[in-house]
Amino acid sequence: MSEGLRRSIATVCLSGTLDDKLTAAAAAGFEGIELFENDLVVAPWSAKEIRTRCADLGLSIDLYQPFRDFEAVPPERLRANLARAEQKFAVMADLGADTILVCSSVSGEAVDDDDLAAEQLAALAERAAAHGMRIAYEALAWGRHVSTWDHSWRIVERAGHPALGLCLDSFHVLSREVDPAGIAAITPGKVFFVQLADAPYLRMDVLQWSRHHRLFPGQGSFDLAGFVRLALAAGYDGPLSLEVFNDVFRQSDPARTAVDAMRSLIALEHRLAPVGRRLPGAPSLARHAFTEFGVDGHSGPQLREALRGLGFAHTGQHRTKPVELWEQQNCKIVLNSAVTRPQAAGTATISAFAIASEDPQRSLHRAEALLAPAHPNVRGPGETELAAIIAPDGTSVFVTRPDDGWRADFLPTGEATEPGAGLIGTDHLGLAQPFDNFDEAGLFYHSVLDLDHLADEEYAAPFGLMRSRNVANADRSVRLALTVALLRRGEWAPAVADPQHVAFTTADIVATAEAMTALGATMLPVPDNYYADLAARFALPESTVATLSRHGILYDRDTRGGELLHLYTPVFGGRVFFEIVERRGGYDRFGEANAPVRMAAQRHRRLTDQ
Ligand SMILES: O=C(O)c1ccc(O)c(O)c1
Ligand SMILES: [Mg+2]
Repeated sequence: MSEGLRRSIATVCLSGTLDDKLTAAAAAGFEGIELFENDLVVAPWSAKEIRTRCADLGLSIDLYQPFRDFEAVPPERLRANLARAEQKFAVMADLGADTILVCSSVSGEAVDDDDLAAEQLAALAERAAAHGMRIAYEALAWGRHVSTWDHSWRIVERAGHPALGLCLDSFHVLSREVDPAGIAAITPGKVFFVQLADAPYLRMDVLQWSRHHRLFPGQGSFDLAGFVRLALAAGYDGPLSLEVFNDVFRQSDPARTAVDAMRSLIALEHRLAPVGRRLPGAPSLARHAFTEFGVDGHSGPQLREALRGLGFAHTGQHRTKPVELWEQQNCKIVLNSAVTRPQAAGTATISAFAIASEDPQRSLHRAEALLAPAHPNVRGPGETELAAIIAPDGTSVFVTRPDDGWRADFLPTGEATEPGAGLIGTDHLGLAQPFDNFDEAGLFYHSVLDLDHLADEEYAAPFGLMRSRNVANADRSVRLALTVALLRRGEWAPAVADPQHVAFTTADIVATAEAMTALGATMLPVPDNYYADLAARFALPESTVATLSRHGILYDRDTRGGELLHLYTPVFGGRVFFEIVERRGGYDRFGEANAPVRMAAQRHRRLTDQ
C-alpha cells in the first residue's frame, strides 16, 4: 500500500453537468468516482457511454449511489424493491460498476426489526452476487431505525452474506455520539467502501448539517485521520472517496473545487503515515519577510504618507521595476506600481506577501505536491530568484530565505530608518477572503505552509456577520487572520467591510502612539462609548482607560489574563489599513471583539472625509 489508497470523489461534490464533473475530477488527478443517480439521470449519455467516457479519462466508477428505503419492509414492498434493484443492476453492468450503496431506510414503512432488515438485505445481496455485484450498506445519521455505524454492522453481520458489507461515511459516524473505536474490530473485508467528509461542529438537525455544511477533510472539525486509521485497522484497502454536500461547492467552478478536494486528500494521506503517501516536510518559518501593496497614482501617495506617519522610511528603490521598499526595523513594505493583478482604479491591494522559510526550496516542493499554482518568476539579470505560489484569492505568496537576500534587488535611497516609531516587525496579516474560497483558503494555508488552525470566531459587524479563521505557525512568528462575511455579501456593504491589513508589533504601544502623533500620523478615532463599555467590561482603572482613549487604543483580554492593546489607521486606497499591536502575557488572538468598532469607525471616517 506504499503508493497509497485510490482517490475517489462523489459527483455530488462538484458543480455542473456530468461532463463538467468528470472532466474536473480527472484533471485534478482523481482515479475514481461515486456516480450519483441524479447525475446519471440528467446526462445525455447512455450508461455504456458514461463508462467509456470515464475510462477515457482514467476514472473508474467505484460506487453507484444511492439506493434508498430498501430494508425492513412488508413482503409486497420487498418484491417491488427487489424489482427496482434488478433495474439498477442492469444499469451498473453497463456502467461497469460493481458496488451499489444502500442507505439505511428513512421510510415510514420500515419497521424496527434487525432480523427482518438482515434477511432482506441478504436477499438483495444474493441477487447482486448473481450479477457479480455487491451491496454496501450505509447508516445515515438520520436513518429511521438504523442511524449508527455499529447498528448497521450488527445487521450486516447477522445477514452473513459475502456480497453484503458496510459503507462507512465519516460524516454519519462522527456526527453521532457513538464511539468509532470499534470500527477497528470489524471483520476484515467487510468494510466495502469508505466515504470521507469533514464538517464544522454545529448544533443543528443532522440531515441539514449533512446536506449543506459538509467540507473536505481538514476544513472542518472532525478527526478524519483517526477515522481512516480505524478503517485501515479493519483491513480496508478500497478507495478513499470524498462525499461532500456543500452549498458553495455545488455552485463553484468544478475544476477548482476538484483541486481543493484533491489537496485535502493529499494532506490527509500525509497524516496517515506510514500508510499514506508522504509530502515533503514543512520547513519551519521564520517570520513575515515583507508585504507588497499594488498601488497606482491615486493610492500610492496615500500609502506613502501613511507609512511616513507610522515611522517608515523609503529605504530602497528596485533596480528594474517601479517598486519601492519601505522599512522600519523588521517591518518591510513594498509598494509596487506595476502589479499585474487587476485592481480597481485608485485602490490599493495586498498583491503579495513573503514568508521567510528555513528552506524555501522545500517549502515550494511541498506547495507543488499540494497542487498550489506557481507564480511565474519574472526577474531581471542579477536579481534574486523569488519563487511564489498563488493563494486561493490570487495573492502571491513568496517564500524567501531568512537572510533577506531579496533586499539586494533594491538600490539604497540613503534614507535613514531611525528613529522610527518603535515598530519591530509584522505581527499578522488580515486577509479578507472571497466568500466562495474561504474554506479552500483555510486548508491551503494549513496544508501548504503548515500553519495551525488556532480558532474560528464569529462576530456581528456593522455590515453583516463576519467569520474569522486564525492560522499561525508554532512559535507565532507567522500569523494570518482570514475573514469572510457569513453570508454572500449584498450590494450595499461598503468596501470597509472587506479590507486587508498589515499589523505591526510594538513593545510599547503608548510610546509608539505618541511617536506617530509627533510624525503627523492619521490614526482612527475611537468613540467614547467604546471606552465607557470597556471600563465596565474589564474593570480597568480610570487612568488606563483615559490613556487608551487618548490614543484611540483598543483593548482585549483573554481568560488567562493575556492582553492585547491595538490601534488602527483609517482605510487607504479604498481597501487597506494598518494596525499596531502590543501583545502582553501570551495573548494569542487578534482582538476580533474590537473589529466591529474598527469597521464602524473606518466607515464613519470615510463619510466625514467626503
Ligand atoms: O443525504 C443523503 O441522502 C445521502 C445520500 C448518500 C450518502 O452516502 C449520504 O451520506 C447521504
Ligand atoms: Mg455517505
